[in-house]
Amino acid sequence: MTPAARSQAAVDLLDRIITAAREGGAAADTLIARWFAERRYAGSKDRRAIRELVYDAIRLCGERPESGRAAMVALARTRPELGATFDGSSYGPAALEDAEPVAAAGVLPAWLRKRFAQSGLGDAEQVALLERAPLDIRLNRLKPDSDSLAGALAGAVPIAHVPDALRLPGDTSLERLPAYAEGLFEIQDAGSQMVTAAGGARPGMKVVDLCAGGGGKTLTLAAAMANQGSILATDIDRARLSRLAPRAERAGVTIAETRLLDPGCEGKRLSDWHGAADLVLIDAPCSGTGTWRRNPEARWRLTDARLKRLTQTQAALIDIGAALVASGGTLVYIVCSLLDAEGADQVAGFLERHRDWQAVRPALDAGRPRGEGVRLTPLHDDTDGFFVAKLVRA
Ligand SMILES: C[S@@+](CC[C@H](N)C(=O)[O-])C[C@H]1O[C@@H](n2cnc3c(N)ncnc32)[C@H](O)[C@@H]1O
Repeated sequence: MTPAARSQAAVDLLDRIITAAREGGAAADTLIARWFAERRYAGSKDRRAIRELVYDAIRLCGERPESGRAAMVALARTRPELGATFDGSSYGPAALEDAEPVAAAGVLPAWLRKRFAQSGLGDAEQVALLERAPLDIRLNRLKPDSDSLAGALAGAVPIAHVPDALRLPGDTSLERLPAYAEGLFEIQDAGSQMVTAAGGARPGMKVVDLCAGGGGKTLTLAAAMANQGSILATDIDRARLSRLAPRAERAGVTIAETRLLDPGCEGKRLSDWHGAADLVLIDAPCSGTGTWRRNPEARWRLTDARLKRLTQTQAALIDIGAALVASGGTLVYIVCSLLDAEGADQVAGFLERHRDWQAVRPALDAGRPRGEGVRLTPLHDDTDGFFVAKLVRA
């Protein structure tokens, strides 16, 4: 493809990504993969170049742009060589015009700036949310051969304070490796590994992973428990939860059982677990502000109303989870968001509602105290952003 055709491809893709962000459609990565699947003529160099253009444009624009062209014009204004590809050639974008719409450059949508500042996140923290994320894996200790991976994966380096983590060059292709099929490792951010470890899961425990999704944290818990004890992994999303069983099989996890919940009736469906769990982990649905490095277009999706709905769900989920905890047991609350409304304020609200509970600050070798919990940020910890709090019945 010519450079001009690549620019036009980026414009088309950005149009789809903007529409999906406005209408709650698929994530940018999914849309890009679909687009290329329909265009086999695009070679690997074209794909890489187009993908980079698309993500550079997404990172540049804090507000959702009005069109893909407006986003690419903004990018072209910062790069003369890109501007030159707007040449009106066949398959290329029309020539630039002085008066045409240009998306505004910025980090955050305007409505979120105050909330970030109130959550103690200054300019440097915000900018770091848009940098490229590293590629981390978790060695699966349930498989003895996982030890050999540190030497076998080119460029793999250990990550301080995260015993099972390795960091790899970003372009490493992992899912086709035999070691992946054999379950020797999982792709998992080091921060996600740390906040899961904060729960202190041990062999023999009875654990509930209340918002298990596809089971990323369920598998981490099972490894920490040396496959001894039991884990009930629940979620309201059938498609996500259905991914857990094959992943568990690949990872050699035998102690996890899944249960699909109905929104609004979670407590009823879990009545047999009331007061029975040694540990309840709630990896709550959230705005995902801590993972914007991986999907920067997510900041075009978030709205005040959506954030409000999420905080209501989070508050309900902590109460549902607390009812499952046995006397002397622990509740761990996690969000991959940096906003206090979803982290520190949720825990403060819970402690207001439940005077017989106490927060115990998780002992992490990273992060900084925030409210009653600990917060990891991309700038400070070089991980995805997380808030984690540990709650025990007093
Ligand atoms: C952050 S994701 C979980 C990711 C997962 N723990 C992992 O490590 O891969 C949040 C999950 O909460 C689920 N969820 C949303 N509302 C829920 C509810 N009321 N009860 C249980 N799960 C819920 C979502 O479907 C989503 O899978």
